[in-house]
Amino acid sequence: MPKNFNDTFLRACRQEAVDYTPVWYMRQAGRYQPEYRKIREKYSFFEMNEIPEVCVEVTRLPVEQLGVDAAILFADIMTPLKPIGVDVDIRSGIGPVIGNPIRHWEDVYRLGELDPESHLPFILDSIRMLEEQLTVPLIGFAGAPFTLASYMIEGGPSKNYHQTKGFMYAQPKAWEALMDKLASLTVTYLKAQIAAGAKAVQIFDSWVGALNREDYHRYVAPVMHRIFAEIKEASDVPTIYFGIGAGHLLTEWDRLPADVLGLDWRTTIDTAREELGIQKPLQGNLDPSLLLGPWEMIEDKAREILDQGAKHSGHIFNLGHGTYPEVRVETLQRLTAFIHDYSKQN
Ligand SMILES: Cc1c2[nH]c(c1CCC(=O)O)Cc1[nH]c(c(CCC(=O)O)c1C)Cc1[nH]c(c(CCC(=O)O)c1C)Cc1[nH]c(c(C)c1CCC(=O)O)C2
Repeated sequence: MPKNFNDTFLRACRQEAVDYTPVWYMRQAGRYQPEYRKIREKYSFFEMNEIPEVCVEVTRLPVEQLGVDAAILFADIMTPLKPIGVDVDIRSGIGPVIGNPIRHWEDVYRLGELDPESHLPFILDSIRMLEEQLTVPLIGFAGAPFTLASYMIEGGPSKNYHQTKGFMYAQPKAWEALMDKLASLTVTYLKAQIAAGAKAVQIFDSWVGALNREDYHRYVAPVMHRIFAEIKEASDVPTIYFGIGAGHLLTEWDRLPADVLGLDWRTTIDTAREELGIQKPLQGNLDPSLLLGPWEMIEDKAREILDQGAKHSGHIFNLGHGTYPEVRVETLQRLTAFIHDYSKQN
C-alpha cells in the first residue's frame, strides 16, 4: 500500500472521525469521459474488462481526473455470470442483454458454480495491480441476487420486472434455488476480490425496489442476510448495500448485517435518520440528472446533502445512481472540489 494512502472513505464507512466528507461517484468510469470513449471504440465492454492493463487504466482514470476518495473496480454486475453459463453481452446505451434467459426450473439447475481464480483471473490480477498503484481504497462489487435474476429472467433491462416477479410467485422453489445459487456466487466472488486487495465491497441491488416490503422480506431478505453475514465472518472490510427507489425497504435493510446503506435521491438523509431511525453510515445521494442543470442548483443541493450528512457520523457523498454519458467531466471535478472544501470548513 503506498505511503500517502488516503483512508478517509474507509473511516467514514466505520463512522470514525474524518477531516472532510469523502466522495466517489457510481459509474465514475464511463462514457462521459472522452478517454473512456476512445478506449471503448477499440474494445467491447467485456474485452476492456478482461485485459488487466485496460481495466486498471479505466479504474484509475476518474481517481486522477476527479480527485475522488475511492476507486471502484471497472467491471459489471454481469461479469461473474458469464462463467456460470449465462450468455450475456453489454450493448452501449441498452445494458446487459441475455441470449439464454431463464424460463424453467431446469434453467436454474443448469447454472454452474463460480471459481474466481480460474474463471476470472483477469479481475483478480487487475485488483492486485490496482492495490499496488492506488492511493485511495479500491471498492470491489457484485450484483445482488434479485437484480442479477431480473436480467437473467427478463433477458435484458425491464420497466416493471413482471417476468421476474411472475417467476418468483409461480415457481417459489426454483426462485429459492436461484437466489441461493446467486448468493453463493456473490459471496465467493466478493471474498476473492477482498483477498486480492479490495478494501470495501458494494452490493448493487438496483432493481429490488420493484418489490413491496412484504415480498422483499419473504423472497429476498434471507439471502441478503446470508451474504452480508458470510462476508462479515470472513473479513472486516466495510460492506455497502445500494438500490434505487428502495426507500420503502430501508428499515428492512437496516436489520441486515450490512455496514453502509446507499440512498437514491428520493429519500433524504434527514428522512432516513429522523423518520426511519437509521443509525448506520449513509452513502449518497445527489440526483445524477441534476448534474445536467446549472451549477448553482448543483451546489445548493450538494450543500444541503452535506449539511444533512454532517448531523451524524458516517456520511459518504455519492450520486443517487450512476452518472450519465451527457455529464461534463468539468462538472464532476468542480463538484468534488466543492464537497471537499465545504465539508472541511463545516
Ligand atoms: C444495473 C447495473 C448494471 N451494471 C451495474 C449495475 C448496478 C448499478 C446501476 O444500477 O447502475 C454496475 C456497474 N457497471 C459498471 C460499473 C463500473 C464501475 C463504475 O461505477 O465506474 C459498475 C459498478 C460499468 C459499466 N456498465 C455498463 C457501462 C457502459 C458500457 C459501455 O461503454 O457501453 C459501464 C461503464 C453497461 C451497463 N451495465 C448495466 C447497465 C444498466 C449498463 C448501462 C447501459 C448503458 O447506459 O449503456 C447493468
